[in-house]
Amino acid sequence: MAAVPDLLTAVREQGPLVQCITNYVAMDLAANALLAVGASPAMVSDPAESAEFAGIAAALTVNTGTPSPRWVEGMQVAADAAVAAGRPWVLDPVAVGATALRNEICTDLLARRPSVVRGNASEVLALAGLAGVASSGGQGRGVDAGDSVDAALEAARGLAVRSGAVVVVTGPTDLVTDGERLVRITGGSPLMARITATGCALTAVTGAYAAVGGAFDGAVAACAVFAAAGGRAAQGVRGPGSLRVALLDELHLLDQDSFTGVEIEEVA
Ligand SMILES: Nc1ncnc2c1ncn2[C@@H]1O[C@H](COP(=O)(O)OP(=O)(O)OP(=O)(O)O)[C@@H](O)[C@H]1O
Ligand SMILES: Cc1ncsc1CCO
Ligand SMILES: [Mg+2]
Repeated sequence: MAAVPDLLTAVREQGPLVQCITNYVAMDLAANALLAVGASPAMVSDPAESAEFAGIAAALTVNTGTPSPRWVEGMQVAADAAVAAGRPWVLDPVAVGATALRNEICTDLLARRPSVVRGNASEVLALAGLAGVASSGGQGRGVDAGDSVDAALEAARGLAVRSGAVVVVTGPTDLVTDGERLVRITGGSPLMARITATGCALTAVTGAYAAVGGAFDGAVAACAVFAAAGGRAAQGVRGPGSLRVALLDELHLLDQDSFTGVEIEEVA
């Protein structure tokens, strides 16, 4: 496994261009998180240009948070173009399981072979169930998780095997699995869940790290970077408002020594 500090440096040196098709809520935080880690964001979603752009970008990230028909078409053609160009693409199936529309969109996108799927525990449980993996289906509350990360472990493994994607489950600890290997990343702060779109921003940053380090190592590094920055940012802030700002600062300031509070454990 590539060392996380090495990938931290590599992303800053290479500055990968990351195409984001994300929701209205997350656009700002996702773009700024990418800039803070040294990558370059571009929010390009319309189907008239999204496939063309996917051929230029180093990675694509697709987030179903606020779907509408034309955007979904933009996601589909961009995903196909990223696969055709051999570029990684990351799926964030926001609130899958909550409505029939989201289930339909996410089932379709999963069939377009994402390199990485990143969701909270409830989203991974729901998507695994839709993909035919034995799963409780999840207890999601809209976009927020209602299930523990460990409850989604076997579903994540099954989803990885079934889809061919690296699956990332985030929460108080994060899990990254390709169906065989399993890495657990512990760090961050509970306050991170009190800001909207931290998960969406992590998905965008996962695109940058996957472009530079590959799907598995890139996903581990992106989780570790958020765990380190989130934990450091939470020290001394008064609440979510200032954490949002401090998170961007800490993403920018991370260095080789910033990972001491983060546990990265290869479980299997
Ligand atoms: N209790 C916690 N302790 C430490 N870190 C946490 C905690 N909850 C969430 N995080 C971190 O916050 C980030 C977002 O994860 P989360 O699972 O909340 O995403 P999400 O539900 O998709 O969020 P959103 O939909 O609002 O973008 C990850 O880096 C995760 O590790
Ligand atoms: C709050 C919210 N609603 C739809 S997407 C989104 C951002 C977090 O997923
Ligand atoms: Mg989310």
